[in-house]
Amino acid sequence: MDSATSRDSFQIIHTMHKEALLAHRKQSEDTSTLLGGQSPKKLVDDGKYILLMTTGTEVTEKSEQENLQSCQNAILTALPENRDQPKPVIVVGPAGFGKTTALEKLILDWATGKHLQHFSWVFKFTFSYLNVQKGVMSLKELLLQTHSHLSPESLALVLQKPQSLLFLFDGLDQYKNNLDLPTSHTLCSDPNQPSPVPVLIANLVHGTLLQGAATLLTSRPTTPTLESLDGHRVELLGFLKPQRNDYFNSFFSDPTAANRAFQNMERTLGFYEICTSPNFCWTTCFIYKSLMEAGESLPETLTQLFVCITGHLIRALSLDKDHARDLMSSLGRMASHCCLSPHSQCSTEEMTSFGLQQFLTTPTSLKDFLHIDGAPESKDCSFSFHTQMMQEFITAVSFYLDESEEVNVEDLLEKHGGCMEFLDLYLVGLAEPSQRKPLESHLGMWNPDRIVDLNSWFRSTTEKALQSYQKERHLHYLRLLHQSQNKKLVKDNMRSARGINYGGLSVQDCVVLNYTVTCMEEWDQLNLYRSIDLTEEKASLLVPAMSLSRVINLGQSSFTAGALNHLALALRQGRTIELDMSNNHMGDTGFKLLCTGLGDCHIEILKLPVCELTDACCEDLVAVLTSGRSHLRVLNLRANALRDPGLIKLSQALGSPHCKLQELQLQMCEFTGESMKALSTALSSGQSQLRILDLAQNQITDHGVDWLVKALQHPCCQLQSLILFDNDLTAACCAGVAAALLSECCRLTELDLSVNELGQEGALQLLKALSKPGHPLEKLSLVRCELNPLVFKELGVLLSNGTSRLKSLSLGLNKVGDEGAKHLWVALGDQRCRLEHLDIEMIQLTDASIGDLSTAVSASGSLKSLVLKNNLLTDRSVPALVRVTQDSRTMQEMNLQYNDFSEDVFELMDQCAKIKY
Ligand SMILES: Nc1ncnc2c1ncn2[C@@H]1O[C@H](COP(=O)(O)OP(=O)(O)OP(=O)(O)O)[C@@H](O)[C@H]1O
Repeated sequence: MDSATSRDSFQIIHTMHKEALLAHRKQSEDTSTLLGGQSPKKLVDDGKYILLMTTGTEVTEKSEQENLQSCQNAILTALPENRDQPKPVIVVGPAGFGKTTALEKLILDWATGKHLQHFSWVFKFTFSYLNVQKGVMSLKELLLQTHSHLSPESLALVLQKPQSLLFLFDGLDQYKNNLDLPTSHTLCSDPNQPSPVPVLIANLVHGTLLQGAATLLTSRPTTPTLESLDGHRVELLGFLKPQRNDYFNSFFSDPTAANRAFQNMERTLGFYEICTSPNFCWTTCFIYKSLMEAGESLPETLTQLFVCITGHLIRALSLDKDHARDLMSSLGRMASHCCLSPHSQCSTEEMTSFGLQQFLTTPTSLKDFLHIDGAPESKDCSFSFHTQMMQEFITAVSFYLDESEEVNVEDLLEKHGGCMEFLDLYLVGLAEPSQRKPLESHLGMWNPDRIVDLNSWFRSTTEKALQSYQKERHLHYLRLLHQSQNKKLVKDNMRSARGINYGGLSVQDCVVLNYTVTCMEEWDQLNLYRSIDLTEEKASLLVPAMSLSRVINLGQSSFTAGALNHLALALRQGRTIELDMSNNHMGDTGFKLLCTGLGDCHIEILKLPVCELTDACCEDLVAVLTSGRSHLRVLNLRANALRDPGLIKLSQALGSPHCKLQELQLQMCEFTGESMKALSTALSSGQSQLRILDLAQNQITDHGVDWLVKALQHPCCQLQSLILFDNDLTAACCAGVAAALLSECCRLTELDLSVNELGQEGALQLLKALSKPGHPLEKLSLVRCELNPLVFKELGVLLSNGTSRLKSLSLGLNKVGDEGAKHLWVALGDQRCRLEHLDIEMIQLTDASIGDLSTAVSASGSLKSLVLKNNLLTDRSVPALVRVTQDSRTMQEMNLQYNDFSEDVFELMDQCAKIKY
């Protein structure tokens, strides 16, 4: 043959091959079953193929969604035209994930000229077909056997160009032989060389036979051979939500029905991983369609869905109740066996032992329940369940049908717990009369003793689980309660449940938690702390639960904008009075979204520390506070860079008659003295209800304090607590503060000037003012204010002058030593001293003070807590400290942490529960 003739005849055979593949598809029978799925060939030919998703090949910074690609693209990329040394491409996915269907689509696209045209020849085999090819033959013979349209001559031509060949092998998980690398004994490089079929396949896959030919295999991920097979893996993710939507739209011809079905599935089942299985989507759509056509309602739980599926299958068999019950019980025995055996399969003999022989004579009746591989009457035939879910469901049903007394629910779960994920879920669901009723009409009544057994087991285990701190266990029982769909049961159990942190829930658990809370009708604290991935979907599912909660904790969380919109909606329509949003990256844009809910809700306490807010958020905040509808009393904005412009804006709100703020936490907001004028004006306006103001760790300076003291002396200022910790203050501000303290109008009961360089001069001015009779100050903090013994002396005088109301005094980190402290001991021993809390951490106190200290503590009629942390006390002081603390009538806690104690005295200190060390 000259080369032109050879090219022509090659082309003719090539076209013939494509046509034969297409024709063969048309002739194949429709093998669709409810649980086994739709016939892949038919589905692809009908144009119903939905793109399957796989993970992208390149790992980038992009979100997971953006990093996905379709299975088709992944395969095309893995089979390029120029391949050096082709490795097998392995498409991996769990049962029903669309592997066979993807191959059918690939063949159709190739045969119709859409893709992979660099391959002139595509040959497909199933591993189950290869299993039964016994004896010895050459690859050429094997191909002739399966492709009858090819003649030996034309095939010889085809095999001359291995680069143009693509071999597809479906279902490695079913292969009974190995695919090990060929050894010198099993090497086969000639397509005409007769060898055992497993040897041919191994050589083909490893590239020793027809070097350069491409191979593509499909396999479930659980196949052991997969581990050792070196190839390019394409992992199927199945149908994510968008593909499910497409699938429902293609399944239902009526878009309204498609939408109704899709919404129902997403709401009631979409959170189960099984929904990513195209096969499960097919089954669900099929059942939904038949329910819709019969005018029945759609399932609300997984149990209800499987009740409908099983009911549908039993009805199709037209069995009477007794036979149907028999079938279910026998299938139950088979299910248990399959679950416990390593192969999940049964032989004909085993089927007989389960009592299924009567149903084997008409195998079509079992086809919908089981996957039957071979002729049922033959010894080689194997039977398995189409899906693991059905296998578990039938185990649960048969438990309730069983009349024997041998097994209880605990035994059943213990036996199958390791291999059945949903068994307890189905058992709980099926114990509910409303859920099991449709099946009872086909199978007869459930064994009542089994229901009593289940209920008592469920009651006791739920109580324990909900009382425990084990989050996963707690959530699992919420899932079971959700499956029961029994509101009373939920209420009875949740009343005594321990409040745990529900942060970081999956979508499924959001549904479940929401169900639980809505059953309770009101909820005290919804603790979602550390919800690091609160998506729009999750937040939307939680809206009803959030609305019913008095307190919501979303501290240390991160949300999408959509999630914040849902939170705002929940606040608007709900009863929440406290919201904690501490430590998240909400920023001004996020806060703006939140404000759409804050303006019109019941929130009284709002915690927003460390939320990356700036002065830009203050306009929104002011609008909320002055809206006339805000109930906000407490606002925490600590550690947000609001800066002076922010506080100036915020002050507008404080001066508004509508603003009800009583407590404002503004630590670390980067304020200087520049904003204090506006704040002072607001505080003196007569409108401000602010009682507590914390400005710690800003740079207000003496200049800023001058403005604040003006407000403190104003009759309209309501401030009772002022915290100016670490604000670059010096003695220069103390005259003003003293004047304020002396003013008749000053209402301060708490003043914190710690970590400012007041020194002796400043402190003495303050103490002078405080010695005014009847002064209301009860709590004073002068930690690390450069105080000296003289100041302590004056403090001692103040405490025992009979007019001071000081109850709490913090003087730590002033290096006054025993000399300074002795004035406090004298004062404490005086009956006129009302001090309840004294903190003298790190003042260089030594054992020399212990005598005076003990006398003072014994004599004091008021001291409740004494903090002596970080001093220089040694073991020598311990016996006296323990004795005096034990004997004191008033003392509740003596803090001795970080002194110079040895382990020798730990036991002694342990004798007194009031001592902390
Ligand atoms: N891309 C798809 N578009 C629409 N439906 C699909 C798709 N893929 C799979 N299906 C549905 O899922 C069913 C199961 O698919 P398929 O048989 O291809 O799965 P598989 O991964 O080969 O399963 P197994 O491991 O059990 O062999 C099909 O019968 C069909 O109903």
